[in-house]
Amino acid sequence: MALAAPLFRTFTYRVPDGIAVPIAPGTRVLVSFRNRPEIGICLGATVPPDGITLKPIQAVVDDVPSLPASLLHTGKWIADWYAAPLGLTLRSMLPTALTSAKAPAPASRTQRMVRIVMDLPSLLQREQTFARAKQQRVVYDLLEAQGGAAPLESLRIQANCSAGVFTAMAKRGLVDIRDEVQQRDPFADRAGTLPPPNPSEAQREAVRAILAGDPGQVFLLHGVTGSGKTLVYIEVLRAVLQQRDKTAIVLVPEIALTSQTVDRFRGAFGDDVAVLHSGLSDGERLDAWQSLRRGERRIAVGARSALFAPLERVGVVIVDEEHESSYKQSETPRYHAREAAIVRARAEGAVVVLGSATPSLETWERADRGQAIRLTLPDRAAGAQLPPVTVVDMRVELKQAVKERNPNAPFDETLGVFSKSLLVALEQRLVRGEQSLLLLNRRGYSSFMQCNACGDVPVCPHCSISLTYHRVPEMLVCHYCQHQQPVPAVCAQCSADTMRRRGLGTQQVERVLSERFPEARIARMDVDTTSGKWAHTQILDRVGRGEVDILLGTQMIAKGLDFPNVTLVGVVDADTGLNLPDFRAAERTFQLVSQVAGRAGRGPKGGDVIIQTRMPNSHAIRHAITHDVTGFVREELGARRMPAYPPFVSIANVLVSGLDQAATAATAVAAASWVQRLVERQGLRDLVFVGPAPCPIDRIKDRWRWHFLLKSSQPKLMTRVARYIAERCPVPKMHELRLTVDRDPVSLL
Ligand SMILES: Nc1ncnc2c1ncn2[C@@H]1O[C@H](COP(=O)(O)OP(=O)(O)OP(=O)(O)O)[C@@H](O)[C@H]1O
Ligand SMILES: [Zn+2]
Ligand SMILES: [Zn+2]
Repeated sequence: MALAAPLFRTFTYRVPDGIAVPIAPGTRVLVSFRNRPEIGICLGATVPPDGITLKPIQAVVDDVPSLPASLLHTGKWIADWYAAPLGLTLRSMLPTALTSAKAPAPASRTQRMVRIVMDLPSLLQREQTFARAKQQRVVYDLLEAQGGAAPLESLRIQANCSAGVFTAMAKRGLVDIRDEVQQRDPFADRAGTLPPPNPSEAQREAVRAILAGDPGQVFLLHGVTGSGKTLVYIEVLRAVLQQRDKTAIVLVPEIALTSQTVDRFRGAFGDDVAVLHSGLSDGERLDAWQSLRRGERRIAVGARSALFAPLERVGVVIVDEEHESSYKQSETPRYHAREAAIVRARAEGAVVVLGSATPSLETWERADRGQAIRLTLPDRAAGAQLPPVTVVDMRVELKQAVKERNPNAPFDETLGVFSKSLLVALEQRLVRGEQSLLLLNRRGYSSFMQCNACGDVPVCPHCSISLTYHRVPEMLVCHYCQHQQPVPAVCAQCSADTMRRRGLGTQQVERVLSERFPEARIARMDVDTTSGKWAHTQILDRVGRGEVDILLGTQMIAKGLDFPNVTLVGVVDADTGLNLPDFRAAERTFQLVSQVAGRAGRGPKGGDVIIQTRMPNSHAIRHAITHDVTGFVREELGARRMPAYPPFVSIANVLVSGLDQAATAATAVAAASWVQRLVERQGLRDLVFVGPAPCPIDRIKDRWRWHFLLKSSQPKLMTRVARYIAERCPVPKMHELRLTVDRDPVSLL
């Protein structure tokens, strides 16, 4: 059986008399582990080793397995592929309330519900029925006004009557009284949006193809922004549920940011949808889980972990915005929900739909190799056009601004935040009562250097990666090969003394904006303004109601928003992500810029996009301007061959962290040579080794971080080696030193 301990092994227990055998795999059992009660997951029967007295199982907790076969299969795959302990993996697939032996699971709240079971349509019938029962009449009318069903307690208070009135009504067969599980889903209060329009021919064709897919078939639904992918999902779901009587899973990057999409599913399928979001309490999560398990709801919509919805007979798994990096879990088990979705779908015999306007290179490659069928929606829905994109070269813009500024004033960091054309465009929108989105994806980590005159960014001479600015000691450092160089006083390219640390944030932009447009209603959406549970949704709802003129935000505002009155999208600085020391920097930038640009002009008024950049010639920007995914992918795939990066090789990032800087470095170096020896001893030629080096973000939460990379073109070999390292690589028990293996990392920072 698997226990939720961070151990790469399973445990054998005896089934005592009185407990029926065999216990189905996936069933929860109560055992004593290290003298404490623990919940274990039964994996199956095994031959007990000789001469060892086995401890007995104390109780079987489930009637039916909490983890049905397909989920158990998925869990085993995750543990194997991502080198994670099986027990931890299986535990993470279940609601917390089901895996804790200590705290009793929160009893799902039940409440006494009263329901009308006898209709009294005519006034005359009512007069007769309630002639000598005035209070019953009051209750009946109240009930009817509330849709025919209401909680007993609230009715009693409203009618100001005794509980006996209800009993009498039930005896007469007027109402039915029973305890019902109270759903605590806060999403239930949100209205679904209107039934969607009729699908276009292109949408119908995609639906047909998906429904004709063999079990386990993967589809890439590549539809440009605003092409109506949601309607394709809805039509597929309708067929899967209604014609085939099956169930479905829909993954979205983040519920809070995709409330519009979720509202559409609820609009189409109502209470068949269980929305699994991070705002749920343990009890609410359990309710949702149980309603899926009992088959009361047949569609699970949620982020990553909705993949583990306890549904049976799954007919389709949809992964919306499949390129999103939030699908990768950042702690053990570090699975990618897209990949795990494919594994589960195969086990279920379901088809998989990976939808995006900007597919990941992995998925694109998968289609190129014939492992996924590519479906394309080339045009926007309802005759809308992709918006024209204008690029403003901020180097030129800045030169102009410098020329015009007062030479005696101190250097103004906000100088050149907005180009003239962006200001004019914003002004126009305010005058016309239209809305604007402004993207500035400035996150809080170490800056890079850039020449303000020519746009040059110092890059490592040994890697195609920008150098990171370090303050103490003041140096430019490459985080891949440890190359270091002094901070240049003048630009290596053009010799101007205009080297600057870049670091403009959303708050600063908000200030500049409000000084410039004092009458505008500005909303800012970034990590700082969205700490509350529903903060994202509240901001987006305000935009939807037209209460916001300019929405300024980080990448949060780029995800799937569909507001027809947004006629301008401005990217304040497209370069923020381009110079990160990460091989995915260009891909991320392309996706982000294309996605945010795609928020403009979705309604009949059309729209414009203005992109400010100092690197107008980078392929990420060039292809985003022309909405050219194919062109971008072709160029980017070329860059991933030498040196080899995914999707051409499988990589694993081995991270060593600890509280002491020197010990962390020493452990990383020792771990690396341990792996190196393993590679040599076993003659593993198809395993390339890079590092060790400090991580680009070399300290997080007091922990120092070092890493090295493994690359291989053989996934199976990578699985074996990754697991061996995670399980066996020695790490001294001091300074909280820790080693983790991150297979298929989405970030190397
Ligand atoms: N067949 C149709 N007829 C009319 N309007 C449609 C049709 N299909 C979709 N729409 C509308 O087009 C808009 C865009 O659809 P949707 O939000 O699903 O696009 P999307 O493909 O998910 O785009 P993105 O990738 O940018 O999020 C929505 O307002 C939707 O209601
Ligand atoms: Zn320069
Ligand atoms: Zn380097």
